[in-house]
Amino acid sequence: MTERSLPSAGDVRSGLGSVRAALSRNRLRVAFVVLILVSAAVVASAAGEGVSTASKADVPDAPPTDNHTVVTESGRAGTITAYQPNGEVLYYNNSRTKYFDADPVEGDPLTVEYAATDTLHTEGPNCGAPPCTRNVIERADLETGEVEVLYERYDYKEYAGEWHDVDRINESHFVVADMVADQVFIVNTETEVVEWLWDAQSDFPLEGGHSWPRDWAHINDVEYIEEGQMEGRIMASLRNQDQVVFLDREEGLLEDWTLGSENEYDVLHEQHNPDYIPESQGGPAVLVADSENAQIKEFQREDGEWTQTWQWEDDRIQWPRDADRLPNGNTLISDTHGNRVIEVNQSGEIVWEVGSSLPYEAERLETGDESAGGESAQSLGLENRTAADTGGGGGDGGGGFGFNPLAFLGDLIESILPHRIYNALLFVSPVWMGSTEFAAIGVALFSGLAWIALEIRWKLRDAGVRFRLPFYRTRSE
Ligand SMILES: O=[N+]([O-])c1ccc(OS(=O)(=O)O)cc1
Repeated sequence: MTERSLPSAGDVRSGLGSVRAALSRNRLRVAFVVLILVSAAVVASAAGEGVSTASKADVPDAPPTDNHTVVTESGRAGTITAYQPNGEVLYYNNSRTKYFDADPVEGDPLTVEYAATDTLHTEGPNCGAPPCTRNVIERADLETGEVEVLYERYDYKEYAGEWHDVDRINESHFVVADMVADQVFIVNTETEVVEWLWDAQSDFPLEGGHSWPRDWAHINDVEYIEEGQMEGRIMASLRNQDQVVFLDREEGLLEDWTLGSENEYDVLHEQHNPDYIPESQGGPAVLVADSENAQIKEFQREDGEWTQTWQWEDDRIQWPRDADRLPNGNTLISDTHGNRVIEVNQSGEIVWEVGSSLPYEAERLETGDESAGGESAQSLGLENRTAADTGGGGGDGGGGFGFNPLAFLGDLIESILPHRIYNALLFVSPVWMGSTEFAAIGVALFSGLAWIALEIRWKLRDAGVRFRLPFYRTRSE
């Protein structure tokens, strides 16, 4: 029989220390599990929500309204959807890779013409080095479903290789926003002869915009002006130069008319879909989706200058890419990362709304092309609406009765990241991802990594491995 000595005070102290250490380690482990589970629950519940337009069966019905509505999408799903006035889907097509700007055909309101794109992934005579692009001007009869290609061109690249907008000039001619070559051209679609062309390089330096030739000017909109003092001129949107320009077919760029200036983000920041409102409707004015500023804006031409006369935003709008003034004074907005198309009335209230994964453009049919029948904000006397007017300064972290730390963190991430980075992140994420879900994923990742690091440290410490900083102070210091 061996004689066992009583534990010393030191033994007791170190024993208590290990119990305390084990307890605090377990407490930390529980905290990490809770953080990861809560974050996973937030992401999982969001994943069950979110609108999808990937198939006709998924497309949500719209509320009733007086006329038909067409919505196009480009992104993960390329779709064109037409809603009947009763809100049911009349027409749906997702056979092209991407659908961009759509316009009604004059005299035939249930037929639309649009720019669309196919991405070619296979090497062949039409694509020497995949991926390539086939750009088409196409016409669809929404009642019969008949689709006809009016003009097409193969292009050598996919990234910024599309035509986002074309505009019919007459029976045989279209003006095309050629993003591939950073040009605007007029083509006779019967003879396929290009009869006029403006090259953005003639007037803008290659040092501006994004990188050339990858995606320099990003000309994403073009409009042939049909009446008033600018009749016969062409308006074009150079997204990457933050400018809307006016082109004369003889004189070229009309510099005095340019709206916006590169990197002057107070005016425009990577805009989409400007609509020209002529004098007969209270213009000259330009209604435009100021995309990276998350606002819809209107500018009035006064004394040879552009003055901002209207602005609309709410606390959800994110990367809008289209706004049309309707004949009743309402404005139809495609809110891409708000995942909706909305109609706001003259008081700024939302009076119609339909969900859409990543809407590019919306047209209310039987009301003319884009803002054709709409009056300017100035002549309607529209008042500005800001996010503060709609119950918050954006995001959902600070509002409501309870404090939601993930939503708060999400808002913080959103406010710190540059708009372009945040919007690019949203563009490549599933539709249901928002700032709260980004924050939840961040918290889960951070907790997981911190937990792994601590477990490694604890294991090494238990094995007697201690880390010492490469410098230490001696007692005499
Ligand atoms: O779907 N695309 O390929 C696509 C969509 C949007 C986009 O950017 S935008 O600013 O022109 O809308 C560019 C390419």
